[in-house]
Amino acid sequence: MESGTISSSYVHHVIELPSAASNSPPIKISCLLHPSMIPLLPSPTAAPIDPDPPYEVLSTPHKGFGMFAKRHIPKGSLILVEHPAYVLPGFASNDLSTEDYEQVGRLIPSDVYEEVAKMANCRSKEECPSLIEGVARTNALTLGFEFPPNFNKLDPRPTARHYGGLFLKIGRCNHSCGPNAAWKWDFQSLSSTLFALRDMRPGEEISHTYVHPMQSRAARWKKLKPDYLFECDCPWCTLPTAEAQAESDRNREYVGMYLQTRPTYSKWSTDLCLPDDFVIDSLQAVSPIVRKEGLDRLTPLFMEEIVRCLADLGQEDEFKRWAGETIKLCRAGNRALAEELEKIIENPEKNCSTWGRRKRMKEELERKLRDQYDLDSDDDFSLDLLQVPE
Ligand SMILES: C[S@@+](CC[C@H](N)C(=O)[O-])C[C@H]1O[C@@H](n2cnc3c(N)ncnc32)[C@H](O)[C@@H]1O
Repeated sequence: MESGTISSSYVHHVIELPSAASNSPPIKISCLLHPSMIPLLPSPTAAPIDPDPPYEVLSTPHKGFGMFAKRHIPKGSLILVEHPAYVLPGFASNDLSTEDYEQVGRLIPSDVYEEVAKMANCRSKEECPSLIEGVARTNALTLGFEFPPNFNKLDPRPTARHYGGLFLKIGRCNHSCGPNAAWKWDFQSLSSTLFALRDMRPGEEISHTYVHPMQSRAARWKKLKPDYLFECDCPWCTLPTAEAQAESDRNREYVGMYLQTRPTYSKWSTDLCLPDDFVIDSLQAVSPIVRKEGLDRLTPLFMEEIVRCLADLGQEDEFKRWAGETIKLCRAGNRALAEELEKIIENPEKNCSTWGRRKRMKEELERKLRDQYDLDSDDDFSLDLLQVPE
C-alpha cells in the first residue's frame, strides 16, 4: 500500500487487493481518505472475474451507453460484483484542488485509467478541470467506510463521512425511477454488487435509480437535471395524462409516508393486543402500489417482515412458502438473510429462536390474566378480547 499526504486533511492511498485465484487478478484502488481511516481498512482478496456475465454494454439512441440483459435474468440474482477504480471524499466539502484529483488519477493503473477516461462525464472543463472529478460527479456511488471512535473530533465537518467510488461497470447503468436493479456496497470486501429486483427479459435495459424514488417527479427532476444533465423519460416520468402523473406522485408520497409510519414486525412482536396478521395484512395491502410504481427495492424488506411474523406465529407451511420466495429475492442483495432463512427452513423449531413465540407469549399472558381475575379454565375468556378493533 502506498500513501502520500496532500494539502487538505486527506491522504492519497492505494489499496491493493491480492488475487485469490487465476480468474481474480490483483486490484489497485486509488483513494483519497482521511488518514485515520487507513488502519481500519479491511484486507479482502479481489473478486473473481465472471467469464460469462449476464449483461452487455451497448450504445443507446439518446442516453450514451447503457447496460442490457444478455439473457433472462431472474429477480434476486447477481448481475455483477465490482471493486471501485477510485474513491474520493464527498463532493459537498469542495476542499479538493485539481491537483488532488489529478494525483488520484496518476495512482490508477494505466489500463484502468484508459477505461475511466471513456466513462460518461457530464461536467464541463470549466466546472471540473480534472477528468477524475467530472467522471466521479457523473458516475460515483456512495460508499460507507469505518471511522475511528473519535472521528467527529478529528474531522467535525458534516460531510466528513461521505465518500464516493467510481465503478467502471455499474457506472454504465442508466437511471430509471422504477429500476429493475439495485446496487449494494459491502465494506468488508470493498466491492459493490448489482442485483436484479425483477425478472428481466433478454435485451431489457438494466437500470438503477440515481434519486430517492419516493419523491414526486418534479422533485426527482430537480436533482437529475442539474446533477446528471438529462430529463428522465422512464415510464413513471412519461405517463400519458396529468392525472396519471399526479396519481403516481401521490402513490410515491404515500409509500414514503407508509415506510415511516407502518406497523413493523419488531413492534408487533411484543404487542399482543395487535391482531396476528396485522403486519402481514398491512404489507400485503400496500404491495400493489409498490409494484405499480416500480419500487421493487422495497419488496425484500417487506418479505423479510412477513417471514419473521410467520416464524413468530409458528405457521410452518406459510413460513416455508414465503421464506423460499424471500431467499430467491435476497440471494445476491442480502446473502446473510438468505442463509439465515435456509437454515430455519431445515428445522424451524431448532434454528429459529422466535419460532412460535407469539403463541407462547399469548398463553403465558392468558394464564396470568386468569390468575389475576380469578377465572376458571372453563370461563369464556380469550386474549383476543383485548385486541384493538380493525
Ligand atoms: C452514470 S452515467 C450512465 C451511463 C452513461 N449513459 C454512459 O454512457 O456511460 C450517467 C449519465 O448517463 C445518462 N443517463 C443516465 N440515465 C439516463 C436516462 N434515464 N435518460 C437519459 N440519459 C441518461 C446521462 O447523460 C447521465 O449523466
